[in-house]
Amino acid sequence: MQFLYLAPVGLVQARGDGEITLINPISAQLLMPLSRDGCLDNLFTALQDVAPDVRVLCEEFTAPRGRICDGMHIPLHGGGRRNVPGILSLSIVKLDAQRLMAVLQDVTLQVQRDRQLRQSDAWLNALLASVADYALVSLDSEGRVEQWNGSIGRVTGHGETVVGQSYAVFEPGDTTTPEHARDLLREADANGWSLDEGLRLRADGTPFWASAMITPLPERDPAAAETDPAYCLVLRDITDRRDASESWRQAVFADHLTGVANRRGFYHAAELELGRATRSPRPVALALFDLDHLKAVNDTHGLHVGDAVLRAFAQALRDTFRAVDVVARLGGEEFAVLLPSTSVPQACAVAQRLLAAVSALTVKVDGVAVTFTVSAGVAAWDAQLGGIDDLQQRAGRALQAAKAQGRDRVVCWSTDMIGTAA
Ligand SMILES: Nc1nc2c(ncn2[C@@H]2O[C@H](COP(=O)(O)OP(=O)(O)OP(=O)(O)O)[C@@H](O)[C@H]2O)c(=O)[nH]1
Repeated sequence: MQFLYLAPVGLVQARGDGEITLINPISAQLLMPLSRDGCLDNLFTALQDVAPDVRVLCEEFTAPRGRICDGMHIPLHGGGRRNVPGILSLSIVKLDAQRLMAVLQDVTLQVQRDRQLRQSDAWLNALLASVADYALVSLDSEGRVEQWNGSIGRVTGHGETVVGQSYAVFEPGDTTTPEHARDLLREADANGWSLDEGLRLRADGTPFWASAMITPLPERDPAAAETDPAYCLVLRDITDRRDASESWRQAVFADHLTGVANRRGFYHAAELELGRATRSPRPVALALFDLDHLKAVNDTHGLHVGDAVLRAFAQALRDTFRAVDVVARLGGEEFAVLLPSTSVPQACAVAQRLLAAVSALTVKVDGVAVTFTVSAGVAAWDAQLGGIDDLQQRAGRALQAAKAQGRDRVVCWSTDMIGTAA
């Protein structure tokens, strides 16, 4: 009896002919506006105007007991306005030959929400089906693709196998690091969005230039599962637009002789990378390179041969380092490579590989064949260092040591170099 009163839904016990024997307050509240004469003594009579078939359903139910109807939606005339039920849900169970139990619930809001959800779903599907050059990708909290849809297939050519993989699956392997992929998620958390432009690969290996915008989903439940959708990635093919912006970028940030980044481009990229490494610590290494005896090449064969040597060296750098590394000519015959997410031993190993590649090179210009060597200094960034200038000073001291030790070698910065002039 107490249960009947405390139940969070409307409960009505009635006889087989609908006569009400027990009713709780919620039922009375829901049924009273339907009653013609203000009496609530019969369930079928109360529902006569809005659900006349309930009486028929019950009369035709011949089994000794069982469920007569389950969650039947009854639209109410004039309902749905503020605080007035618009849709009732009715379930009736026959308990025995003499007793029916009816459960009544106001489901107006729930039905409205379901409708809105279905509407949003339909709009989203229409959008996904019609956008040609956008891929809309939902990512989980770790940046893994949460669901596949047609727009992903259209823009990237990838199928459902991308589900569960990091969104970096759309990027060529050497253009990113796991830390960088995470950085963009953290940036989106902090600023509300993050934007990254760069090369992407379709499933068939063809490259395209893309802008990738990541936004965190609003009102995310902090207790949500790791695999729940947490971010939206909009990947857009901007290959056409890129040509214009790239020529501007080249003019400002590229070295005209070699095509690698210039000093300005290097400092711009380095400050960004060191900022990221400060916010979420990871190793960063700097390698400085200086060609050996370029003056002698110039003096012996002419400046144009020296230029060809510089160009060949820049190409060797591009061939050896990853696309995610920042390769730059700082000026004259000095080059720098900033290596994100790389330790000093790893950076030294790549620098050694570069020196080996250079020693196998012969530059041929106007019948002149020149070989050359290069010296390198490598240092690691750490949070105690002020910035790129301090890091450059360390790598510079190591480079000086390489020159002093006879050139054509890689030297790593060590604490005993502190205090020596760079
Ligand atoms: N061809 C050419 N030469 C350049 C360019 N920029 C700087 N140089 C030359 O690079 C040479 C650098 O000379 P040094 O600093 O004495 O160095 P080095 O002869 O390479 O000898 P070490 O560095 O001590 O091994 C100078 O002759 C510069 O003129 C350039 O853009 N093109």
